[in-house]
Amino acid sequence: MPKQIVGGAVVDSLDRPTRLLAARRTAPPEFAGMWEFPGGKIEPGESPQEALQRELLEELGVKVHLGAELEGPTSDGWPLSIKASMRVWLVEVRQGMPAPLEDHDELRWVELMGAQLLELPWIPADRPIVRALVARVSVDAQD
Ligand SMILES: Nc1nc2c([nH]c(=O)n2[C@H]2C[C@H](O)[C@@H](COP(=O)(O)OP(=O)(O)OP(=O)(O)O)O2)c(=O)[nH]1
Repeated sequence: MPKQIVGGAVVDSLDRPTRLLAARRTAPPEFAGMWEFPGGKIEPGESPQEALQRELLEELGVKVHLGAELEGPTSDGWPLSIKASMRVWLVEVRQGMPAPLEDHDELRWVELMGAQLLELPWIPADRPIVRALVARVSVDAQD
């Protein structure tokens, strides 16, 4: 069974997203300094959504509302490696101010429609996810 990861595309507003909260990892060495979607592994007995809420509370200290899933190419979401896939949800902060409490040394709100977002050194497997997010947000903005 591939490992199932969940990640949060934390945006400033689910209704009108303009900025994404990118998080810079501190470990393991091959990913340290790279930007990602905060999140992590599902623990036994948890639904993916419960796991994501727990991870965002542990890592960022915030309670969140989950919006729509940013669907990937498979039912497991987005491939990260031969062993792992990540499901990603759009998320809005409901309570608290995001802080890099665990696993990250910097958080940054980045414009979804600007060049800076894809200039960040994302974990390579995340780049298609970031592009899909930007595409989705720009389509939604035309509604
Ligand atoms: N959280 C997260 N992990 C990602 C992303 N992209 C990506 O390749 N990964 C990889 C890195 C890790 O190998 C794995 C996630 O593991 P993790 O270390 O975040 O999970 P966790 O918080 O439950 O960690 P642990 O302490 O239990 O080991 O997925 C991403 O955008 N967010």
